[in-house]
Amino acid sequence: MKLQVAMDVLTTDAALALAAQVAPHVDIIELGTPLIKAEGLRAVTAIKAAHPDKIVFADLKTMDAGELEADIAFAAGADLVTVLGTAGDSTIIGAVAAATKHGKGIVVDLIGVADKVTRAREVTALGAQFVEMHAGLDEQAEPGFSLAKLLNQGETAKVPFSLAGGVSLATIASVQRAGASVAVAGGAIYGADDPAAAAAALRAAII
Ligand SMILES: O=C([C@H](O)CO)[C@H](O)[C@H](O)COP(=O)(O)O
Repeated sequence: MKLQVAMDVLTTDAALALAAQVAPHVDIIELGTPLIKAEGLRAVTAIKAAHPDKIVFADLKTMDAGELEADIAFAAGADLVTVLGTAGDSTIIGAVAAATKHGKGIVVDLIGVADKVTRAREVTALGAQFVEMHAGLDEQAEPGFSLAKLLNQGETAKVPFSLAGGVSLATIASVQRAGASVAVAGGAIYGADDPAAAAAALRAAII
């Protein structure tokens, strides 16, 4: 299982500093949606230039103009780009076409999708490299949130998936047991007093 750091910081400088701390311990460096909205795709270019050996993940959460938005992100240096699972099939197909042109990949984020299992199988057939079983920050803050349902959906779908939703040292083993290809950790890393140590501990918990 790969480890992905989700950088939900708001400046390119903060992202470069965080990436420098945690890069030795992660496989994928994600530029979070707020970062890309705040700084633009130049942040993707800066991170890729600083870490050419890492998979750079641009969390665009594209909902329309799939081919256009994915194309400009790949041109900026992204290796993986997200499209929302709530988007139409044509948007996903267009993004996959851009990925094929660049030799890169599309990840379909299932945030907000009610039937994640069915949609995961549909978008995998459309060419998604993997799907993200995802509970966003707002969903995590809702009373009674639990990772259990998301883990079960990932296990049931039987397609390649990452899992994101407040993953921490307490839950990463269950993410691996569920069969995830990638564990995504944002707040557990960037919110830690020592992000490097937090990333190293998460890496060590992957067996
Ligand atoms: O995609 C994300 C969210 O929508 C805010 O951008 C997060 O990067 C993702 O949820 C991972 O972060 P944590 O949930 O803090 O681990």
